[in-house]
Amino acid sequence: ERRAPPEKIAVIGAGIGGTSAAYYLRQKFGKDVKIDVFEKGKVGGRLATLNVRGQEFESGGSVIHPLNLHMKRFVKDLGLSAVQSPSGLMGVYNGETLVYEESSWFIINMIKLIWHYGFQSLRMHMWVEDILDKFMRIYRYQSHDYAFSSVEKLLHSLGGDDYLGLFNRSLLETLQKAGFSEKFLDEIITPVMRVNYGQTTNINGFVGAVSMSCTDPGLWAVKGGNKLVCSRLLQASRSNLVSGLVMSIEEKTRTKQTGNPSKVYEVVYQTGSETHSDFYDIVLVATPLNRKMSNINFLNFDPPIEEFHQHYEPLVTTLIKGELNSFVLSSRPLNKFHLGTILTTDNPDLFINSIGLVSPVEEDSISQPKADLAHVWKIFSAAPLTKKQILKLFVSYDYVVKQSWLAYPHYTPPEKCPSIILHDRLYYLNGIEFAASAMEMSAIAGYNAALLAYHRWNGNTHMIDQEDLYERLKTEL
Ligand SMILES: Cc1cc2nc3c(=O)[nH]c(=O)nc-3n(C[C@H](O)[C@H](O)[C@H](O)COP(=O)(O)OP(=O)(O)OC[C@H]3O[C@@H](n4cnc5c(N)ncnc54)[C@H](O)[C@@H]3O)c2cc1C
Ligand SMILES: CC(C)=CCC/C(C)=C/CC/C(C)=C/CSC[C@H](N)C(=O)O
Repeated sequence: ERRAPPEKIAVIGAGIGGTSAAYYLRQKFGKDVKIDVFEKGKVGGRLATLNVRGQEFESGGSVIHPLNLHMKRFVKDLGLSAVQSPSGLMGVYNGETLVYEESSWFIINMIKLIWHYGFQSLRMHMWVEDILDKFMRIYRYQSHDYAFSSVEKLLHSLGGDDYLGLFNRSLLETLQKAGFSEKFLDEIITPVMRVNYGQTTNINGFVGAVSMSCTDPGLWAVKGGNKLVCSRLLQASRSNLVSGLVMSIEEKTRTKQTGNPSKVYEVVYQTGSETHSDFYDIVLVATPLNRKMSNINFLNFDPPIEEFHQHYEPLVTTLIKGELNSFVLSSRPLNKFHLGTILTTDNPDLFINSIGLVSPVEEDSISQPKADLAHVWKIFSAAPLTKKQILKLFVSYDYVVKQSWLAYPHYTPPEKCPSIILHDRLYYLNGIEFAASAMEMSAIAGYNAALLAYHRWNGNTHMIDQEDLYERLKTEL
């Protein structure tokens, strides 16, 4: 006999993790359960846009990989559309000169890469492809409703000890062992880690591979802004959005209408100056549990729910509409400067991680800067840019806007991912960011948490943490 569904579920956070969890919770638990999604800021969280002279530009999560199947499915099912992300030519600046510059001719690029780095670029591509290939197994597991109780078990299910080993070792160690040269690591790999995660090759190998996959062709974004996926998921899940700040969660015993006492969680939250509380059978926390980001108190749990001290990397996105000073980066005037993205090496004198041309969220991509036009450039930096720094990079500018983030975990392998199960019916999604932080990773965590909550509610232990799933599902065909 199937257990009656829960009456009420709370999801804390309306980013892509929380809204995808709400969507899948509705699919699993059915139409009668009441789902409240709490959000202290804007729906979308780290998917957000900034306005530059009347046009919106992505300021947080911006690019999506062509093999990110949950994001792809959301866009299709929620009536949204995709646009190609800018694919301009890329250069690498070391603080003095451009140490690498792409050409618009494929064959020239190949020759340049081989001349500078031998066949390392091709080997790197194959290494990433192999990791992505195994990563795709998660979609098969999830489509068969399997869930995992820890991020480590999820990673292990994708490719065994070697795969989990990627997460436990630094990218540097993994690539050095594989024979990649210092020059290639400094001039190509580190700049890619800096633009994507604001860090060096000291990050774990798995997030390193995810980051390298951003050099694949076919990256895309959601027309109108990636955050639209979150608002549409919320709508489709028929959840109730509560605009408020969750302050604490405590387990309580309550007598329900049936007369039986049952364990529920009391969620205390603030809307404006008022404090409210409500009771839930299941709670999903879909925000980093980090004092600076969410500050949720877990009251009177026995054993106590551990404090989360993981450090998130401060990062500033600055959008500047202006004319780039190409002479800072090269010896060429702007009309002869054809790069759309400039990455940087790990030089402490540099005050930016990257600078790249961007398109408004409503438009298809531009790939080349035009000398006669002021374009919008996106800069990532560890600290806010000063006026002096902006004037060094731009001959002139007419608009600047910035957004500061605690962007992604500071990766220090080997490390342990926080638990997904915090308590009996209390789940945590954002531990997955310690493997890699990306929209698709949060969507996978959202689906996994919904499946885990469903199976644990119904006692379906055979659907959780199953070994050899890949082999078993292969023979099931
Ligand atoms: C600058 C930047 C660039 C990025 N670029 C990319 C990219 O190109 N591609 C990609 O795939 N990923 C990218 N990412 C990563 C990606 O944006 C994140 O991994 C993803 O958006 C995280 O989603 P989430 O729902 O897990 O968390 P969040 O989006 O952080 O959502 C958590 C939500 O919870 C809310 N909240 C927190 N505490 C409380 C509380 N106590 N009560 C109520 N609500 C609360 C927050 O306001 C927030 O809205 C980027 C991130 C940044 C910052
Ligand atoms: C999860 C898998 C397999 C792939 C995801 C690849 C991906 C899109 C990772 C995102 C990495 C990230 C945090 C990028 C931030 S910067 C993005 C972009 N260069 C920009 O300029 O905004």
